[in-house]
Amino acid sequence: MIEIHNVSKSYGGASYAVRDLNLTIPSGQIFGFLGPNGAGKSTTIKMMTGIHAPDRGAIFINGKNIQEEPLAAKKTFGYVPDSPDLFLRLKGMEYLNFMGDMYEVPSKLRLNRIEMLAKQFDLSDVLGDQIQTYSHGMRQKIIMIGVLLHEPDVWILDEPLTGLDPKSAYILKQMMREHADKEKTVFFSTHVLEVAEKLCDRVGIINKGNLQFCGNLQEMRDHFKSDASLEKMFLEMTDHA
Ligand SMILES: Nc1ncnc2c1ncn2[C@@H]1O[C@H](COP(=O)(O)OP(=O)(O)OP(=O)(O)O)[C@@H](O)[C@H]1O
Repeated sequence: MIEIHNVSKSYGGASYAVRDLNLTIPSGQIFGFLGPNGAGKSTTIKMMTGIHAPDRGAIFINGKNIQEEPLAAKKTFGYVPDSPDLFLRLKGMEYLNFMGDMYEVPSKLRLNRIEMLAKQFDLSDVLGDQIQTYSHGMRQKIIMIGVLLHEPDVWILDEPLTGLDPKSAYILKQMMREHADKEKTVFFSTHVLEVAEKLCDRVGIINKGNLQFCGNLQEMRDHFKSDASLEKMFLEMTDHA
């Protein structure tokens, strides 16, 4: 479960990157966070993961305040950033072992999970290569495997599907569904509205730092008194804000 209470953040300028944000994402749901470029999605995610401190407000991940109990909170979630260009000099396997050590995943369990996930994501043959030789999509997948090694309850994924080939995207979407069906939480940002429409239990739409809507597709249609696609309603909401 993720709870965001009255959170605001500015980067020092006159305007807010995120303003008075309130969101609750219960366990058992896939939540899609949508908004145009510069809307405040990554800023929100960086505050959820403890990378940035909010100016005001508080964020709880599975009941742990990310500012006051950062270690306890961090043990419960896995975070995939929007840029996968990390640990480039490490070999894939070295990176996965590093993540396994960090999260204290016992070695036998770790090896089983690495083998299974690398097979699912078609990375088994390149685990001995340096990450700097990987393509963008391969880098995303190795980070995803590293995050999943400790089986976190809450997944926080910043644009996880961008750059993945169709098979990997399909597998990741299936994994997200299975995770939520086990009463766990998936929060992800995306620009791909068709994915959000098909995959999410609820969506939040943010624009210029302000949450414009939060609910399921039917609630959005009721709100707009329309049978339009998510794309049409999204454009209407973000163009006229
Ligand atoms: N490090 C930073 N320093 C100053 N301003 C920033 C910084 N990071 C983001 N911003 C500003 O905060 C606002 C929100 O940016 P953010 O990256 O959260 O948007 P986003 O919704 O993730 O956008 P995109 O879809 O383009 O990734 C933008 O106006 C952006 O210019």
